[in-house]
Amino acid sequence: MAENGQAKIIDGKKIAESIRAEVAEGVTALKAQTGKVPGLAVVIVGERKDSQTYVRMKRKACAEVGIASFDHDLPADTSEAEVLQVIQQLNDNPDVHGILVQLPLPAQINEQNILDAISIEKDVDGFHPMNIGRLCMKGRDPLSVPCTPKGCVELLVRSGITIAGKRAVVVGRSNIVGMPAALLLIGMNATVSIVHSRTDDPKSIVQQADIVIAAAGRAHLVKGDWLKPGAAVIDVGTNAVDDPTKKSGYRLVGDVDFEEAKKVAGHITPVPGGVGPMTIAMLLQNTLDSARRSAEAQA
Ligand SMILES: Nc1nc2c(c(=O)[nH]1)N[C@@H](CN(C=O)c1ccc(C(=O)N[C@@H](CCC(=O)O)C(=O)O)cc1)CN2
Repeated sequence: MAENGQAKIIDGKKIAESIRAEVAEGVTALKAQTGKVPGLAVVIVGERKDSQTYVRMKRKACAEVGIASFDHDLPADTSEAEVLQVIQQLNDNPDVHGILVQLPLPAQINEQNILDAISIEKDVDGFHPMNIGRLCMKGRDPLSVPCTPKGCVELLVRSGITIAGKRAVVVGRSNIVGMPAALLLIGMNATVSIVHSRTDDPKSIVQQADIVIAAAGRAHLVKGDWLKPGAAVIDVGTNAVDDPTKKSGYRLVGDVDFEEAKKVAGHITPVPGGVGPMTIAMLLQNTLDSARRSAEAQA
């Protein structure tokens, strides 16, 4: 626990801003060397409000750092074959270095078929089975690492928190956060456990953790008494709960009970303003890295 009995707040917004500034410098340098700018295609199917917000944020972030955006906004009743056709065009377009299909997709579209169709070189979300497979293997680096887990680790590293040799517990086992976060931490020499909806007594396992990544998608699941004093707590949850005092009628809360946890933890991320902004910063970084690889291959 911090000396004053309050955890140090990890400011994800500020850390993400400095990463975005680094990416902007990288884009300028690449343009000066090759005359090319990185290009990111963002594909969205349907009108889900939250997805539209995230896509808008991604496109704005691209514009701010000089990444060219290729927009594909498809109606909710688009067929799987039509989405696959768009992906094929983007795979073949040399100005596109990253392809992102916003998840979740409407029910008529098989998510796995779509993610498998994205060229591994352009898979800046890091969701292609080949990239995930490489993440599992010693000495086989993925071309891109999934943005949210990569952002969680970056928050730990940039906050001076040691990972090697520490006990980490990941709460949740989703393909896009929990599972890759656990793989990343193992690759950085942490001792990792995953707890999930079928785990018997998750509290007693989380209590052993020096590092907790909470990614279960359940508001305030992790209470203060689940935590080891001094633990570093990274909260991935963005759960909307009713709040009549807000104009929107809701507010976002994490998977961790922040008010309780901050009295026990050593470091903690807020929601909003923690992991969320890092997801987008990592996407920009992955896109720049992909464009650099493409320029090297052509040199
Ligand atoms: N293809 C993908 N789909 C989805 C991903 C992903 O990484 N790739 N992740 C999530 C959603 N997501 C990005 O797409 C995302 C979520 C949250 C934020 C964010 O900055 N949140 C802010 C709050 C924003 C608000 O007020 O609504 C915060 O936490 O501070 C960015 C991106 C699912 N789909």
